[in-house]
Amino acid sequence: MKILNADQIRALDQSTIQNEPIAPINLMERAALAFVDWFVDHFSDKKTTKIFCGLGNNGGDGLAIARLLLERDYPIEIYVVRYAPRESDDFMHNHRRLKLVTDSVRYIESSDDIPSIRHNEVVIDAILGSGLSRPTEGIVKSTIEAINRAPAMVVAVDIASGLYTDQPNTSTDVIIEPDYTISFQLPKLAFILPKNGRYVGEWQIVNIRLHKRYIDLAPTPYYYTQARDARLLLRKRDRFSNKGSFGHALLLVGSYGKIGAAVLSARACLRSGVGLLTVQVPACGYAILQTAVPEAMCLPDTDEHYLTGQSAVDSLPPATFSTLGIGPGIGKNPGTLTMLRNLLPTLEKPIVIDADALNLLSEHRDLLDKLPRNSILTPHPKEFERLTQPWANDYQKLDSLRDFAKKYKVVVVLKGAYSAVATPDGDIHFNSTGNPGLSTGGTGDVLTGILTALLAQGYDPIEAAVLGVFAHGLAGDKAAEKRGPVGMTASDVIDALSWT
Ligand SMILES: NC(=O)C1=CN([C@@H]2O[C@H](COP(=O)(O)OP(=O)(O)OC[C@H]3O[C@@H](n4cnc5c(N)ncnc54)[C@H](OP(=O)(O)O)[C@@H]3O)[C@@H](O)[C@H]2O)[C@@H](O)CC1
Ligand SMILES: [K+]
Repeated sequence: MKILNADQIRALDQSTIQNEPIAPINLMERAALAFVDWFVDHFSDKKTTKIFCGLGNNGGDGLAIARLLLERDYPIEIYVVRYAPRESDDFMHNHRRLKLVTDSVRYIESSDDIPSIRHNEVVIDAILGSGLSRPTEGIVKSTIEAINRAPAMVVAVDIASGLYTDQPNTSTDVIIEPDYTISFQLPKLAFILPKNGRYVGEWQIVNIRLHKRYIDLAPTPYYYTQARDARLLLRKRDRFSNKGSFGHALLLVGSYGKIGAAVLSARACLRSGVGLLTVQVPACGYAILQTAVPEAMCLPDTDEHYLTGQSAVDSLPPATFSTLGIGPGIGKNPGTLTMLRNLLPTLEKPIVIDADALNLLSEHRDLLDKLPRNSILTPHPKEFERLTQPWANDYQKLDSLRDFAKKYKVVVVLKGAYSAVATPDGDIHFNSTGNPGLSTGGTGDVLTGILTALLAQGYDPIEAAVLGVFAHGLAGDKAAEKRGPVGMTASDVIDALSWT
């Protein structure tokens, strides 16, 4: 699913009006109805609902929502925040329609007009929407502050008033802090960014049938991966396939004290469809790995505690494997750095790089130029910061991510809520699955195993990253259903992996 910017959203509105065709006021009615359908479902107990409207089309939506809720016998109070002398045409139209059914529209012009809001009430925020062009001030700001202080549930129409759709707010901006945001048709970039969490709450998209062809043709670097997108990427297996059809992966993982990372990545790799798996671990991990993961072949390194790339038994050169995954639990021993230094120039096919392998890259930046093209890097934000530089806000972080992926021609998976997959072409795919339970040791090792398996099977690296991150988050969601986000472990995530 695409994420469009504020200008494109405005153009999409116009394109729908011209091409469907539909009168602007009817499109607003459709949006209001979609909001009300959601609202009636979630707030069926008909508490007193205070609707705060601005003077633009977001306010127009609010007035239409008020009329539709009145028709459904909700106890409604309507407040129009009069911050400017002019209203939009569709606001005016809905104002006239509302006046036909109620004469209790109240106006907020000074702080004295702001009503008190009680804890058992619901607030609908329709003051400002995607047309926000400057920070809130004056009576708009005071009204937002009063709503934020109130103990009531708050539902934002389309986007919280005061929050920009696709550019950074400053730390002094006054913005609605909703419990829910109900947005029209497409997610907004602002919803996905960590710093905006309290200005978004739980968000949901409602379909208002905006012009599909416009959306299909609109250029954007931002995508949001949902189940249907991931399903399209998943390959079917041929009945006549054999284990040779799904590649032979090599995992270079583990060090003394961190053989668990090797076990987790190996088990996840096997659960993600790899044909054959060889795992190279320091000698101290040999018996553990052979016992814990009997499906994998094991190459003990000559070093007892760290990977050096030398094996005591006959082994294939790394370049002959379909792909390799390197990093989980390896540490930063000088011997391991030498292994990485010797290894990278011999490789031509994309590989997966995680954890301390990333930290070695950030400490020895000349290695970045040696990465095989289209390799997948999986940093969490701190690791990514070490690879680049600190950012002032989430938008700068996205720019940094895009620049890095383009410069080194790699796919970067920035892990976190809505993990972002940046491609060498400059696109960013945000993931929709996952939960805070995934912030626990070992889940990153699981992701490395998954991505290595997908590359071994011949998936294109961008598709592997988008699909793998989605499947990892989905497994996390299933594990959380069973154990709760507090009780789940990385092993539960592996057990919950499914590829259907
Ligand atoms: N897109 C779609 O498909 C659909 C969209 N719909 C709805 O339309 C909404 C967008 O409507 P909108 O464009 O009228 O913008 P909105 O935010 O209501 O008001 C803009 C006005 O506020 C002003 N203003 C700006 N900042 C301000 C500030 N800080 N303090 C005070 N004023 C400020 C601004 O002034 P200006 O920048 O022009 O000087 C302008 O006059 C969208 O969120 C959704 O709810 C649905 O109805 C149908 C389908
Ligand atoms: K709003």
